[in-house]
Amino acid sequence: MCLRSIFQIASRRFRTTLVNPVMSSKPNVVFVLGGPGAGKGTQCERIVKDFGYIHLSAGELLRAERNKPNSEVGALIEKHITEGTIVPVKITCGLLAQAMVETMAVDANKNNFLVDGFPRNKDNLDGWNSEMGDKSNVRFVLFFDCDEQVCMNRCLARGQAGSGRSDDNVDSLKKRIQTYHDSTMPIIDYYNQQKLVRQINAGRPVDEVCLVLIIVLYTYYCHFTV
Ligand SMILES: Nc1ncnc2c1ncn2[C@@H]1O[C@H](COP(=O)(O)OP(=O)(O)OP(=O)(O)O)[C@@H](O)[C@H]1O
Ligand SMILES: Nc1ccn([C@@H]2O[C@H](COP(=O)(O)O)[C@@H](O)[C@H]2O)c(=O)n1
Repeated sequence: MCLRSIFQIASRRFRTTLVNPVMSSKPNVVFVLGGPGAGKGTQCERIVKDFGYIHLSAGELLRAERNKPNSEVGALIEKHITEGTIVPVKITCGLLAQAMVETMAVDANKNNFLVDGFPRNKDNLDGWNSEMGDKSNVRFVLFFDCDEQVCMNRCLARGQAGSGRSDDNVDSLKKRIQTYHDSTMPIIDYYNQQKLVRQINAGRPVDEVCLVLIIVLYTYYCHFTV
């Protein structure tokens, strides 16, 4: 059976389990974490397509805010992006919350979110818990585990292919990887202690990572139907 067929069968079944047993007026959130270039965005887009999730990338939301000509926080965001440091949570959580509210205002059934690249440090985690803790259901955390050099090479290739990102260069990447080790790994450890982490070997080719991801998601949601 080809990968596409497995996708289709799993996604049909998955949509049912996702919509019914996890039904809630609050947004259901799956956090997606991993190093820069681990493939979070690539895999989220696939899941969106096949399983009807809404993908919110914290990095993308920050870049969009930075690009607004009149943004009061644009310069601050750009400084953090090039330095590989983390933007204050008030800004990031505000953008995420706004995106969720706007999505659910259009269609209340669109309440399953993949929140990619968040929470990235303790400030992110504390800010989310105080602002969104009661207003959302964090279901679990997808952890894309990928070798540092592989991550670095992927981001450099992305930059060379014309990503236009001001942080797809060696200097920024070294800082981003440092931030990942110092600030994001402790957050993954925190969720791991709560048995909320689903770890995926993200060093494999895109289709293979995707297949493992589907199995992980499917296994999780099957718990709600048995
Ligand atoms: N499994 C894979 N194998 C090879 N290349 C990949 C794989 N997954 C993603 N890529 C490529 O690596 C680059 C980074 O992928 P992607 O943007 O999905 O990573 P990310 O984790 O979202 O990165 P960031 O945190 O920097 O935004 C892209 O050019 C993408 O096409
Ligand atoms: N929670 C976050 C997420 C991202 N940033 C900043 O954006 C940069 C790019 O993020 P990607 O997820 O697209 O790689 C990141 O290096 C941070 O500077 C943030 O501050 N907080």
